[in-house]
Amino acid sequence: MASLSLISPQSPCSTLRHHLPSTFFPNPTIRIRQTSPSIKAFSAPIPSPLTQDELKKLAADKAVEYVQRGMVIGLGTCSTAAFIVSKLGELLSTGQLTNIIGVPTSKRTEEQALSLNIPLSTLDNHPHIDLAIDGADEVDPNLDLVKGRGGALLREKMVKAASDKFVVVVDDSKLVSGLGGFGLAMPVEVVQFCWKYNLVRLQELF
Ligand SMILES: O=C[C@H](O)[C@H](O)[C@H](O)COP(=O)(O)O
Repeated sequence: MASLSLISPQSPCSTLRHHLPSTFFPNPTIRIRQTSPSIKAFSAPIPSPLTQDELKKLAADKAVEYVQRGMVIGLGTCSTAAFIVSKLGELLSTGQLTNIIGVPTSKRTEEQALSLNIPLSTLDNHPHIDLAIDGADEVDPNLDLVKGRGGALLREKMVKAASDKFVVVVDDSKLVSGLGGFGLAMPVEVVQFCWKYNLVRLQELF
């Protein structure tokens, strides 16, 4: 069964933290919160205020520490995932990492990975993924997620489902006290097959 880990750098300038219970990422140092046998949350202290991109990069670099030689890696989509792919490219180019294969979840990620000479494959050719790393749009205190606002939901879910381990990388702008907390539309991806049937089922939810 896949496990999920969540990595989040703490920013002292967060505007969301006051919505969260004090037990949610309360750490002065890196700790692991074991919420279930398979779900962990990590939070890294930040010495000074950083930009959101700097926070994303910090968390992405930490997540990439999970990657080991010989692994098949699910590569997420969007801005945080771009930092992950960038770090993987850097480690490969300097020889600090060898013999990995990436399975991208979007054309964007595929193009970035190819530009960094990261060997790529697909689920057809590599149906078993050792580790998938991706960002998220919202994370609640139970580590439930909203994903897909970057438009790659279906592929991300397929890659995640094929992965032994799923590492979610978020900066603290993604933390919410309850899913939907940002008041934005919930991503739903509908395949063409019987889309009207699915449209009705979705309408019935409201
Ligand atoms: O479809 C996109 C993915 O679910 C992204 O992981 C999510 O939208 C977060 O994107 P970003 O890292 O740009 O905040």
